[in-house]
Amino acid sequence: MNLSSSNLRMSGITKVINTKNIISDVTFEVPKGRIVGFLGPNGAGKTTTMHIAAGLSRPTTGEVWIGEILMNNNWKKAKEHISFIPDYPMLYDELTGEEYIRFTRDLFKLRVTERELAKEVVKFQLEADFKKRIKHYSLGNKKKLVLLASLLRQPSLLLLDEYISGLDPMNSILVRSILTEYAANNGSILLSTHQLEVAEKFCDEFILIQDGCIVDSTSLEEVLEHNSSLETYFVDQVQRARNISGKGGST
Ligand SMILES: Nc1ncnc2c1ncn2[C@@H]1O[C@H](COP(=O)(O)OP(=O)(O)OP(=O)(O)O)[C@@H](O)[C@H]1O
Repeated sequence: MNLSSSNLRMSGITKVINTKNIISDVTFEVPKGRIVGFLGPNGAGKTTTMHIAAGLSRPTTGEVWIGEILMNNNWKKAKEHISFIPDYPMLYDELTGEEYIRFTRDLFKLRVTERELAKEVVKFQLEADFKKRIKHYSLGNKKKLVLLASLLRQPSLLLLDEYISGLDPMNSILVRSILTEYAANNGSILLSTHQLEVAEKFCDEFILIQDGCIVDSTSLEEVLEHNSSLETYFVDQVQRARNISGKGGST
């Protein structure tokens, strides 16, 4: 049984590459049931942090907890609970959507019945294209297919790197309801994006990273209480952090 209230806890994470601190003392958690937006300017360290959370890269120092599992000591077991969708997911263009999903199911030895699979395909509104080759898919369908494959694994933590951009309004609403349902069943989502108007619709909480350091952690409610939009909050916070660090400049 998992007694932890968060499916991801990063504590004092630092990543040094070629003597440079890419991220420093990164500490935050993603509670169960939450969709947390991971925001920051280009080069702030979002992807680096997500790769460490996904177990794709080892931290130089610090701890990564996936629920009750310390990933540093138990990498393989921790990874069983994580699905990560990178900004450019690798799909096999020559396979049909159906073949790709079956391949994923077999690769991870998932116990998903034909009936359950058919239900998911309908839920993701992929039935019309399921037997077509992925190379003929729209961007929206590719995104839904990769999300379907990721959720079939029933992860406790879903990491989405720039996933929500490029969805049309109908697919955006559909994906939002799927992610909300996933979170409501004790899942945790960490979602990085530059699309702030979309993030406002998807996320309950936000973590802001700049120059490799966490500079703020807040809720959507709190943001909108003090700012006209998430974008205003973002610009203001980034500028403030730049002024403090003496980097100044405009956003
Ligand atoms: N393997 C590496 N070697 C050297 N520098 C790296 C490496 N990986 C990342 N960096 C640097 O670390 C910093 C953070 O990169 P990262 O990709 O994590 O930022 P990001 O917030 O995801 O950026 P973006 O929003 O532009 O995708 C950048 O300055 C990047 O150039």
